[in-house]
Parts: sequence; structure tokens; C-alpha cells
Amino acid sequence: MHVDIVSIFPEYFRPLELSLIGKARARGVLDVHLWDLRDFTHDPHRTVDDTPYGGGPGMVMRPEPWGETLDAVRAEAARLGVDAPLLIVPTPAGELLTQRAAERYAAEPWLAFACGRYEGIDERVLLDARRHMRVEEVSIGDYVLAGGEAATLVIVEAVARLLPGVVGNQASVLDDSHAQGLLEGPAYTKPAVWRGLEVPEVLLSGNHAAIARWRREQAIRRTAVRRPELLDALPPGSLTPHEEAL
Ligand SMILES: CN1CCC[C@H](Cn2ccc3ccc(-c4n[nH]c(N)c4C#N)cc32)C1
Repeated sequence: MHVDIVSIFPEYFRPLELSLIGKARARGVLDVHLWDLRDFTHDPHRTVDDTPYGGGPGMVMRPEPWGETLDAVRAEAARLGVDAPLLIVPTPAGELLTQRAAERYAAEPWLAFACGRYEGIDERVLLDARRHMRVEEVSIGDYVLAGGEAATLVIVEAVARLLPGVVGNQASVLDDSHAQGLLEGPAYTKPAVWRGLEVPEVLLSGNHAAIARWRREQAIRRTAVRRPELLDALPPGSLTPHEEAL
């Protein structure tokens, strides 16, 4: 997978050189290209923002640098044989990111991210981009960040870990929270007793069927308490009558 990230803070993405994503890049599973929006300005101050039409607080990102940068991104994709990269635009006004969306993005050969700052990007940038690319406005949660970079890091990580060979144990990806529509339950490791706290006995029993049953029940109970709406969203018949009663 090829990922293009446009930002005025390319150094924000140094974390993508670390850990599992850094290893995936080193192995060629993932290719990340950072684009500095200021490289596509033409004034001495490399200006990327201006005052909002209609007044109001803050500044809005100018359309011209964005248009030129996204043209360059698209040209690079075309040169490498990708006719329509998916442009993901993090915004608090976007559709909420879900594991299903991350799985859909993981199937794309090419993703581009537009990281806004200030009060956001001139709307015409997205309108123009939709003429040439698929564009999705995505939010990572109902809180306000200072820009799109942190959200892009979150989305890239959620997607990259789904790529084959990125996470050592692919089975753990399948059992993730949300992968099965449930929150994951508690996890334990040695020692069996720590500060007087014991590991649940079933986990030490070696009875794999009982362990699997216990883990699923823990996941259902935790989901029912913390995110009951996820249980309501499960496909009919997902829970046995016993599990429904938990
Ligand atoms: C006061 N203003 C309100 C509009 C947004 C301004 C900051 N900003 C500029 C670009 C930008 C991109 C994403 C996000 C963001 N915030 N929360 C999320 N879940 C996001 C996501 N994805 C925030 C952003 C601050």
C-alpha cells in the first residue's frame, strides 16, 4: 500500500518510522510519502492561510497550495498506475471512523490524507478534489483537535495493522475489539498472583473450550456495560440465548 500525506507539519509523522509501521515500511509492505504543503506556495512567506470570507475567528487554509499539491499527488499516483487514489480528509465534521472503514481502507492500493490546520481547508479544495478522486471526510471522535495530523496517524495505524504481515500474529487482529463487533475482554500474563490479585482460574485450566467461552462472555459483559449500542448493532443471531441473558 502507498500512502501520501499532505501537511504543513511533515515532521509530525516521524512516529511512522517506528514500531510495526516502521518495520512494515522497511519490508516494503507500506510506502509513505510526505508532502509539505508549503512547498506548493509561491510567496516569500510560504503563506498557506488567509482570513475567512464572511468573517469569524481564526484563519482558513488557502485553496491554491492545496490544489497544486493534490494535483502533484494525483500525478504521482497516475505515474505509478493508480487512476483514482482515495483521499481521506480528517475533520471533526466527518463520518466517524470505524473498524469496518479501516478494513475497507486496508483494501485500497493507494490512500492520500489531507491534514488541515487552522479552522480547516477552503471547501472548494474538496469540491475540486471530488472531480478527480474519491474523497471521504472522516472523524476519529467527537472532540476537537488542532489539526488533522493526529487523526491521520490514528487512521494510518488502524489501517496498516490490518495489512498482511504487519502484525506478527494475524489471529490477534481478527480477535481485536470491534473486529467481531465486541470490545475485547481482559488480558493477563505471569505471575499468576500479583499484589494478592489472582489470574482467573479458567485461564490456568488448559481447557481451551472453557477459556474461549469465558473470554467471549467477558467481551459481551464489557460491551454491554461500556458500549451497549454495539450489541444492538450485531447481526441477528450473533448471540446465543445464554449470551443474550448475560
Ligand atoms: C475550532 N476549530 C473547529 C474546526 C477544526 C479546527 C481544527 N482542525 C483543523 C483541521 C482539522 C482536522 C481534524 C480535526 C479533528 N478534530 N477532532 C477530530 N475528531 C478531528 C478529526 N479527524 C480538527 C481540525 C478547530
